[in-house]
Formats: sequence, structure tokens, C-alpha cells
Amino acid sequence: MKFDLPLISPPLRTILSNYLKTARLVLLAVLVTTLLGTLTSISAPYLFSRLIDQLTSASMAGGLLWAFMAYAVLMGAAYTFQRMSSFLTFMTSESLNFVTSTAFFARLLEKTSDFFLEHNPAEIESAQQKGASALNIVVQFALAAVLPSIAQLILALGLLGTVLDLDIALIVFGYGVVYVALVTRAASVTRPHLDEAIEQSQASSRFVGNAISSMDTLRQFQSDRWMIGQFNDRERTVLDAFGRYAMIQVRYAFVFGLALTAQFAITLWLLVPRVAAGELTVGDLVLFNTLLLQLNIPFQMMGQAIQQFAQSYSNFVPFARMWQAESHDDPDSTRSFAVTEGVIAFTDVSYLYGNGRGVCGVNFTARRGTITYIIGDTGSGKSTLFKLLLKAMRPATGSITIDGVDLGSIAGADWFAHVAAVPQDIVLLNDTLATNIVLGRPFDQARLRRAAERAAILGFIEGLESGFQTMVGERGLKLSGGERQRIAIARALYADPAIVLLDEASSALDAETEKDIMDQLRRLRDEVTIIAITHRLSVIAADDNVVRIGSTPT
Ligand SMILES: Nc1ncnc2c1ncn2[C@@H]1O[C@H](COP(=O)(O)OP(=O)(O)OP(=O)(O)O)[C@@H](O)[C@H]1O
Repeated sequence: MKFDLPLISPPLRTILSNYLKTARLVLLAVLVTTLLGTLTSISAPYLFSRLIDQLTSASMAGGLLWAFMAYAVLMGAAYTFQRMSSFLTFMTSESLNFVTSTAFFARLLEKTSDFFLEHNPAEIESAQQKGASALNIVVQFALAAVLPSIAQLILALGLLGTVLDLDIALIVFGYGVVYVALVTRAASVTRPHLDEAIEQSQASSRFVGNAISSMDTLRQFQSDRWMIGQFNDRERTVLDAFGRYAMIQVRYAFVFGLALTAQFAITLWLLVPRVAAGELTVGDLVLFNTLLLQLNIPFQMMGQAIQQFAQSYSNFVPFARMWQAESHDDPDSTRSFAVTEGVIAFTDVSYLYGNGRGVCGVNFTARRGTITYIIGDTGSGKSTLFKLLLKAMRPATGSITIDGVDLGSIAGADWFAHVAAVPQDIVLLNDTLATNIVLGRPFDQARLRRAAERAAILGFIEGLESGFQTMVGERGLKLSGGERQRIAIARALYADPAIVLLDEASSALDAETEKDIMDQLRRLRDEVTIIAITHRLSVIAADDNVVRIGSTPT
């Protein structure tokens, strides 16, 4: 079986080392209870077989009954330790879930904007779920199956070799090797079908994410039947791939049955005549049967573990791919950066996307004291300039400086402490108006009201029954487009930024509200550098700085 180790190792290393730190004590308890469970479960049948051989009415009077009681205690202890170990293992799995989901979320926040253009939330969620459950299964199996199985195997094989004879121990061991080899082979033959099923199920989640975000449009164009058909086709592909996987495993079940029959037949063929000849006692035969049954359980467990590991690997791949997708290459925060004059200079800046479109040779300077308007045809690259300013990507050529400092050398955290943007597509959280404006920054009622006032939305909010505590609905869709824009402007102004970027921030507003907001912003222009993208030339005043962006080659 081939595994892409460079792909899965980095997330595994980070998550498992955090997990070992978090669950150290419980893991130790799992180890101890597992070992005790194994010792007691092997010593109980051994004691029983010896007692059976000594069982006469005279020996009963000599205290053998108490030895049988000791056997009963051993049996109870074995069960107790095994159960304790399995629940302690379950406890650690919750720690693992916690570590996996928090590490993945932190990693997601480092991803580039392109990542979120490629992957929608439903698909990301599905990869996260699959990855977390794959890791959980591997760790649970390692602790609850592989570890006790190996301990049980070593002890039981040792006992079998000492009490009965080495040949029998070798036959049992040989069966184990054949069994594990068969499971490995079955897992490797079925892997391509499993990989395909998981790949298709990821594509299906992406499809669901797309469908949910455009549900109203689909209904309006009566495209829902078409979407259902497409979804069914995708799910059918997943089902077929899982079906092929399961059918191959079903065929292998016959081979496993044959191997088990051969193991019992050969060993009984050798042992039964030796009992008849008086070389072995009936107790030996009973012990053999119990140990054989016990030995087969760990082999089956190990086989299942191999099967689960192979399945978990396939499930972990989408998670690992997202984990490894390109992240922002950001310098460390120095906290020493401060905006002084607020002069932003673009010098010969170019950036082309993979399709050859973007911006070429842009030169302009934005200062306080005036609003800098960026204008240009649709697709000329105005929003791309903002993405560059917001460090979503770096210029391919040229430079962007702030008060003479290259933007590339400023850490994201330091830069975002000074800049606030109102994007073209406003995203609001399904939470209250206050939360959407403050967005986790230190709460200050006076600032909140001032920001709302400057964004010309205070009157509207105060007129609502729940005021700032009004819930905005999924993606803020309980508000109008213009209200959403004003909330986003209030959000941008809340922390008194030194630089404000507005990407068609007033496009959904009526002329009067737009004028109101721009007048408010104009009052800030001596303290704040304001750059605004607009298609509405009517908002531009005579003393504004206007930068026209030309079309780029396609
Ligand atoms: N992520 C992307 N991948 C590939 N091409 C892109 C991407 N984003 C934008 N483009 C292309 O780059 C060009 C500039 O896009 P941009 O959004 O910056 O234009 P714009 O001037 O803001 O347009 P508009 O006025 O319509 O909002 C367009 O031709 C667009 O198709």
C-alpha cells in the first residue's frame, strides 16, 4: 500500500504532538489498565486449565475450591481492566477531536484568498469531519485494539509454546501472519475504490455548498430539479465506488474463512492424538482451545486495524490537502509599525492571475486631506489593487509602500491594526448588529454609537425593537443591501483606523444616504487616508484625487 507521507506527515506531527501533551495522563492510565487487563485475561484460563487437571474430590477438600475462587476474581479483574481501558480510550478521543478541530481552524485562518475561492464552507467542513474521524479511529484502534492485541499475542504465544509445544505456537503464529497479509492485500486492492468514493464525496459536499448559497436563484429559475438530478448522479458515483469496495471485501471473506478452518484443522490434527496417547492432558486441550480463540481475536483486531488505517488514510487525504494548501507568507509581528503621515504609494505595481488578467504598471499616491477615488472600466483591476493592499497577495512587480515602508515587510497583524476595508460583497455573521460592528475587538458603547452615526445607520438601529442586539440572519440577509453596507462601514470605522478602503461601498445606497456617508467620511479625511473604488462618478468632488486604472491585456 502506498502512502503519500510528505502530504500527511506535517498535519499528523502537529496534531499528535499537541494531543500527546494534552492527554498525557489519561494515555498513561490507558497503558496501565491495558497491560493489567492483558495479564489477567491470559493468567485466568491458564489457572483454570491447571485446576481442571488437579480436580479430584480429595483436592477439593485441600483448598482447591479457593483456587477456583481466585480464578473467578481474575476473570472479574480482567473484565474490569478491559472496560476501564476502553472508556479511558474513549475519553482521550474527545481530547483528540478538540486538538484536531482547533488546529485545523487556526490553519484555515492562515490560508490565502485563493483557497477560499476554490473551497466552499460545506466542502471544508466535510474534509474537517472526515479528517478528525479518521485520526480518531486510528488512535482509538491503536490504543484499544493494536496495543492490547500485541500484548495479548506475546503473552498467549509464550504460554502456548511453554505449556503445549513450540510447533503449535508456530502454527498459530503462521496463521496470524497469513491473516494479516491477507488483510493488507485486501486493503490494498480495495484502496482505489475507497479513494474514488472519498474524492467523489468531497466533490458532492462542494456541490451542496454551492447549491445552498444560491438556493433562491435556483428556485427562481426552476433549476431545483436539475440540481437534484446532478446531486443524485454524484451521490450514485459515491455509492457505486463504496459498493465495489465492499464487494471485493465480501469475496475476501471466503479466503479468510478457509485460513481459519486450516488453522483449527491442522492444530487439532496434531493435538488430539497426543491427548489420546496421554502426552497431553484434557486441561491442556481446554487451555489450547481457549488460547486459540483468544489469539484469533487479536489477529482479527489487528486485521481490522489495518483495514481501518487504510480507510482512515483515504479519509485523511482531503484534510491533509487543505492543511497543506498555500498559506499567507507573513512576516512575524513586531508591533513597532505605526502609520505616521498615512501616505500610500503604488509604484509600477503589476499582478496577473493564472488566467493572465489582473493589473499592470499601476502608479499613484494616496494622502490624507483628500479622498482618493480609483475609477476604471469593469474588470480593469480596481478590486485587485485592494486585495494587494490587504495583503491577500503580493505584487508580481513594483512596490506598495506606506510612509515609505514596504507593505511586504509589514506583518499582517500590524497592518490590520491600522487599515479597515469595506468590501464589495459584505459578509455579516448570523449574530447581533453590535457583534457584527465590533467583531471581537474591545467593546466600547460610545465608539459603537459614533461608528454607527458616521455610517448613517444609528437612526435605523435605534428604531429597531432590539436596537444593537437585533439579529441579522444568515449572511445578514435580514437586512437590505444598503443597510448591510452601512453596517460594514460602521465596522470599518469602529476602531478609528488610519486608512480606510471602500470598494464600491456606497453602490447599494440611495443618493441621499450615499451623500450623507461621504460627507461624514470627508470630515475624517484630514486624519484618515481614504481610498474608494467607485463606478458612480457623481460622488467625486472637485478636490478629490482621482486615479484611473486602465484595462489589462487578456
Ligand atoms: N481570483 C481570480 N482569478 C482569476 N482572475 C481573476 C480573479 N479575480 C479577478 N480576476 C480577473 O482580474 C480582472 C480584474 O478583476 P477585478 O475584480 O480587480 O476588477 P474590477 O476593476 O474591480 O472590476 P469591477 O469594476 O467589475 O468590480 C478581471 O478581468 C477578473 O476577471
